[in-house]
Amino acid sequence: MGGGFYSHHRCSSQTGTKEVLRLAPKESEKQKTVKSMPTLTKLYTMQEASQHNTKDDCWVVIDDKVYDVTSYLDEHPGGDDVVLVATGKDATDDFEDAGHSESAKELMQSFCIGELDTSSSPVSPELKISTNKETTGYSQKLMDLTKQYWTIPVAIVGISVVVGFLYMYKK
Ligand code: HEM
Repeated sequence: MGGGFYSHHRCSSQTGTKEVLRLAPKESEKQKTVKSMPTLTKLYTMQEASQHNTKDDCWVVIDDKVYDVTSYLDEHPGGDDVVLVATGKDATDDFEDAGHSESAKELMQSFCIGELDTSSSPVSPELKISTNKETTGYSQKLMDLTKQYWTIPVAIVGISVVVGFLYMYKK
């Protein structure tokens, strides 16, 4: 086997934008990728995909893949308007909620032009979650505790001072 895994994509490749070789595919993809040859996949940012939001030029992003459905809009059984409002965002939920059939999903693959470029995001989601937990969670708790119990150390110091004075006077 040797070397890394390359992901295989059914998307057609065109010239133009960023083309990359993807290493380390998702767990679910490994099975099929072992025997396949490396292929080039174009990456598009959401910003770029969202420019294509008209009847004459319509891209949708579903499951981190980018589909140019311009030629299919007129034939789409759900109409063109639902697809148009699904542009410029992750339309995975909209697509799933419509309850598309297996054949619809197969047909969809013929419109795939590339994948979503998620690398430009400054912090990965996992990192964001753990950062939130560590800093906001703990420091917030500490702040609350400090606010709530600041009287205890102050009282201890005060009592010690009083006891100290009394002790000195008795002498
Ligand atoms: C990306 C390519 C897409 C393809 C190839 C596609 C294909 C299809 C097909 C073949 C159907 C008929 C029912 C079925 O076989 O499941 C359908 C229905 C439908 N589609 Fe899509 N679709 C796409 C994207 C979308 C998107 C992005 C939306 C956004 C919400 C959407 C919304 C719907 C709705 C609401 C229906 C139901 C229509 C009805 O039952 O009257 N589709 N689509």
